[in-house]
Formats: sequence, structure tokens, C-alpha cells
Amino acid sequence: MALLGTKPTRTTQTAEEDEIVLSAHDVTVSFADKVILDKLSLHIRRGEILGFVGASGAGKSVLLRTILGLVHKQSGTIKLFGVDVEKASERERLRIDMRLGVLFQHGALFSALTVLENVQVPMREYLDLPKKLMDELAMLKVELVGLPPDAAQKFPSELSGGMIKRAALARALALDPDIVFLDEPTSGLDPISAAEFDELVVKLRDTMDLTVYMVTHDLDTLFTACDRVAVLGKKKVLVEGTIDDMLKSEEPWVKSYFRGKRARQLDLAARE
Ligand SMILES: Nc1ncnc2c1ncn2[C@@H]1O[C@H](COP(=O)(O)OP(=O)(O)OP(=O)(O)O)[C@@H](O)[C@H]1O
Repeated sequence: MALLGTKPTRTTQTAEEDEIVLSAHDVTVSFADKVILDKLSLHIRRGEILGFVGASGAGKSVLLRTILGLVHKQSGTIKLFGVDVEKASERERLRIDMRLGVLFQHGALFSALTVLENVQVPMREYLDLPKKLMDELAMLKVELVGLPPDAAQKFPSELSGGMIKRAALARALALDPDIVFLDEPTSGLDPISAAEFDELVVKLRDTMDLTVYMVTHDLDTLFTACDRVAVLGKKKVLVEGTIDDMLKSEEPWVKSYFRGKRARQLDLAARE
């Protein structure tokens, strides 16, 4: 793990980018008798921004929570950085956890903590650092996500929606993770703030060699920020590929989502 955001800049295609950071194979999850995910398989390569879409209630959050080990799966394998998380030792699991950053839906900041203290939560959990160093590191993250320095001492209730998302992103980046999981990061933002957030994610991917797994309903994000899209439907990944692949798909849900009126306008704008 490289602290202080000092990872190499992503320049040319390297063998490392073929590295599979996350793979899910034949994952089945059910609650009581209700099957939510049925033998779902998915992978994400290092340095990719993967957009994960699907109808409301399809199971996107359930998959995310399963990957993070918060929901029990009935069968299948999930590997992070090549390690089967179920078979990992406690030490391996800890090392893996330190390489993950998560931005939960709605930001989920601790309301009683300042932005700086929120960013320090993962640091306190995983690292044993002197307060002064933690303050400096957390401040760097605050600046990295484009928040003004005075935002560090503010409480979440004093921030705009866009600032809350940025603060939550700063917290997700606290340990310089290799992969970040973003659950609907632009929901509730106005289109300008959402576009700025997308730009930030792309910039961070480029400069920090990040891999990004993003659950989103935002067509703008899918068209402008994602390298690849995976569509969840019928309890598995129905279609995956580039936006062009989505636009060619004859799968009915994919067709209406990506070739509906709103999507057509975005496609035209993106190609201008
Ligand atoms: N802990 C749980 N116990 C029982 N059922 C659950 C649980 N968590 C999720 N579900 C069910 O799993 C299904 C998928 O939910 P999930 O939140 O993953 O959908 P989603 O695709 O993320 O939806 P949205 O886009 O609206 O956020 C829903 O029917 C939900 O009610």
C-alpha cells in the first residue's frame, strides 16, 4: 500500500492492467427462499472503471455487499486480488480490506464527526499513526477530492450534497486503496455537480492507478466515465461490454435503457 497518493501515473498499457482485481464466479445469494443472485459471474481489471447497472431491486447493492463480505452467499467464489476471500486467513483478509475503499449510497458520513475526523475513521481502524501525521494525511485526501481546506473542520450537516459525496470519497480513499466501490455516487446531485464528480473519479483513476466499481443509474456517468458496463438482470450479468456494445444489444431491458429517448440525446452529445 502506498500512502500519500504516490502511486505511479497511469500512462501506457502494461501487463499489470490485465490483472483481474475482482472476480465473482457462479455467485448465488438468497434471502429465506427468495433467490436474488443466481450463479452470477463478473470480473474487473486493474485500472478499469466499471459501471454496474440494473433495474431497481435487481440486486446491485446485494452483490456489492456480498463482495464486501457483509452478506453471506450460498455458493460461488469471490476473489479479490487473486485471493479467494472465503479461504483467506485473517491476516490476508485484513490486507485485502485495507486495499478496498467504499462510498456507500447517500455518503453515509458520521454526523457527529467533522469531515477530517470522518476521513480518519479507516486510518484509526487499520493504522497506528500519530495524530499529527493522520491530520496531514486526511487533509491531503480532503484536498485531493477538491474540497476547500475549511471544509475539513465542518460537520456533514454543514455541507452541500456534492460536498458530502466528495467527503465520502475522501474517506473511501483514506488508505490509498487499489479499488473503490461507489454505490450510486451521483444520485441526488444536480447535473453539473454530477458531471464534476464523474470527472474527479476519472482523474483519480488516471493519477492514482485506481480501479473503480460503480453502481449507478446515471446515464451521463455510463456514457462519459465508464470503460465498461455490466448489466444486472434475471439474477445475473445479462450483458457486459463497452457503451457501444450496450447500444447494439437487443436485450429488451438494455435496449430500452440505453436506446430510450434520454439515452439517445446523451449518445448524440457524447459523439459531437
Ligand atoms: N437483508 C435482506 N433481507 C431480505 N431481502 C433483502 C435484503 N437485502 C436486500 N433484499 C432484497 O434483495 C433485492 C435486491 O435489493 P438491492 O437493494 O440489491 O437492489 P438494487 O438493485 O440495489 O436496487 P436499487 O437500484 O433500487 O438500489 C430486493 O428485493 C430487496 O428487497
